Amino acid sequence: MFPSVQPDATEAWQDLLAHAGMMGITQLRDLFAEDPDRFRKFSLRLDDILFDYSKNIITEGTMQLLQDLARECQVEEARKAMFAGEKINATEGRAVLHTALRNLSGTPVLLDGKDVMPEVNAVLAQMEDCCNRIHSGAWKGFSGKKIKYIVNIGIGGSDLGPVMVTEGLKPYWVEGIQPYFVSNVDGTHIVETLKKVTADETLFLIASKTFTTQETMTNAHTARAWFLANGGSEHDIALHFAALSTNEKAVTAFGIDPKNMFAFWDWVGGRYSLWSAIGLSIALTVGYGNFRELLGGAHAADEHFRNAPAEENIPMIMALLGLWYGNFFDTASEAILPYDQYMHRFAAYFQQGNMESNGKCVARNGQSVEWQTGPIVWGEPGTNGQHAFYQLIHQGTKLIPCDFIAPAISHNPVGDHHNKLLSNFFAQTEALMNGKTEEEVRAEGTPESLVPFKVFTGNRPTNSFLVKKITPRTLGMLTALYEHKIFVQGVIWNIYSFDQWGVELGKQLANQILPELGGNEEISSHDASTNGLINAFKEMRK
Ligand SMILES: O=P(O)(O)OC[C@H]1O[C@H](O)[C@H](O)[C@@H](O)[C@@H]1O
Repeated sequence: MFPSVQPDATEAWQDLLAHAGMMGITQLRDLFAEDPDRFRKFSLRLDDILFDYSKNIITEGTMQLLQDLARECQVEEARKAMFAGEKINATEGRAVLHTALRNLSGTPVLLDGKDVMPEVNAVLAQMEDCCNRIHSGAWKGFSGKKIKYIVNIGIGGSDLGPVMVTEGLKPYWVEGIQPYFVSNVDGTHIVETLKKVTADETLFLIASKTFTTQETMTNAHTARAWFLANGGSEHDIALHFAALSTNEKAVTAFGIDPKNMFAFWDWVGGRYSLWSAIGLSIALTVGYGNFRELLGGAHAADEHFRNAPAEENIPMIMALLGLWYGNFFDTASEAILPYDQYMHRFAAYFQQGNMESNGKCVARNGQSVEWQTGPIVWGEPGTNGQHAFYQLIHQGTKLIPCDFIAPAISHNPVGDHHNKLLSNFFAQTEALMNGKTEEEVRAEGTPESLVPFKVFTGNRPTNSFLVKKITPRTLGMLTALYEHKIFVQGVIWNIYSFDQWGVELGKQLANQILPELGGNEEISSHDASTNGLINAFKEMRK
C-alpha cells in the first residue's frame, strides 16, 4: 500500500503557499501577452480530445510545484496500487478495479493472485447475448411481442451513469428501443414511468450493487406488482425482469431468474459502475457495439493515465489545477459546462462521482484533515447557463473555476446553430479570462455612472475540452479522464475516495422514522424540531 502523506507537510505545499501569494496578483491577460507560446505549452491532445488549460492562473513554475506535490504525495505509487488490484479502498477492504471492466487489451488483471478478466468477459458476453436477443426480437414478452421499453430501476451510481451516457449518446439509439430510468422513491417517478409503457413490451432492469437499497427495492416491488396487475403472471417474470447486481442471494429471493442476473463485483464502486453490468441499459439503448466503443474510449484514457509522463498526463493536470484553486485560492466549487445538449447530465454524474468520492474530512490516518478536500461540483449545459448563473461567474465575489466542453462537429448540423453555440463557447472563456477594464468600458461611451457596473475583473480560470464529436469512444474517454482526476486528488488530499460512509446516517434515521409515520399517535422520540415536523405531517395528512 502506498504511504499516507499529509499534503500540508510536504515541501511543495509550503512552496505553493508562497507561490500562490504571487500568482494571486498575476493577471492572466498579462501571462498571455508575455508568452506567445502559452497555448502550445499548456494544451494537450488525446486522440480526438483537445485539452486547453492555458487560461489558468499558472506559470510553468506553478505546474512544476504542483507536480512536485504529486510526487511527494506518491501519486504514481497510488496509481500503481490501484491498477494492481491492491485493496486501496481500505475502510471497506476492497480493491478498486473499474479499469478492469474496460480492459480490452487482452492482458490479465490480477486480484489476490487471480485474473478477473475471464469473469468480466463472461458478463460482457452475457450482455451482448441479451442485446442481440432483445434487438432481433428473439427475446419476446409474454404476449409474443418484441421488447420495446427498457426501464432501469436504480439510484445513485446505478442510475446516474446510465442516464448520463444514454442521454449523451442519443444519436446512437437503436430504433425501436425506448429507455426509461426510475430512481426516486417518490411514487411519482415510477407511476409516471409506468404510464408510458406496456407490461408485455417492457424489460425491467433492477440495477443495484447491493440489492438492498430502499428506493430501488421499493420501486422494483411496485413494478412487479404493476406487472402482475397488467397481464403478466408469476411465470412471465423471467421474461420481463433482470437484475444487475453483486448480490445473487437477494436477486433470487426477489424472484428473478438467476440466468437473468448480470453480475459484477465488490471491487466496482457504485459511482464507477457504468462500465459493468450496470451499463446494460446503455448497451440495450445504443447497441452492444457502441457500448464496447465506450469501454474502448475509457480504456484508452486509462492507458494514457497509466503511461503518459506526469507533465503530459491530462487527468493528473486536471487534478492539480482543481487542487491549486481549492487549496491555494480558497475556491469552494467547480462548474462543468458542456456546450452539448445531449450531455445535459454530465455535471450531475460527476457531482456524485466527485462529491461522494472526495467529500471527506478524515485523512487516511484517521485524523481530521487540515486542508480543503473535494469541491462542490455543479453545472448545466451552455448556452442555457449563460442566461442563468454565469452572471455570478463573471462578476460575483466567488472564484469558480470552470470546465467548458464542446464538440467540434454537431450531431444536428441545422442552419448556423453550431457556429452560434461554439462562438459562445469560445467567447465565454475569453471573457472570463480578459474581463473588461474601466478604460475599455469608458471607451465604449458608457455613461460615467454606469462604468463600475460594467467592469469585468476577468482573471477567472477555465479549462476547455474541445472534442471532435461526442461519440461512444470520446464520451468514454472524457468520462474516464474525469474519474482519474478524482483519484489523483483523493491521493493528494490523503483521503479514502472509494467509500461513502457519509450517506449512511440519514438512511439509518429514515429507517427509524418510517415505522413512526404509520399511526396517528404523537411522536416524542426526537429533538423538538423533528418531533414538531413529524407531528405536523401527521396532522396535515389527516
Ligand atoms: O447500487 P446500490 O447498491 O443500490 O447503491 C446505490 C447508491 O446508493 C448508496 O447510498 C451510495 O451512496 C451510492 O454510491 C450508490 O451508488
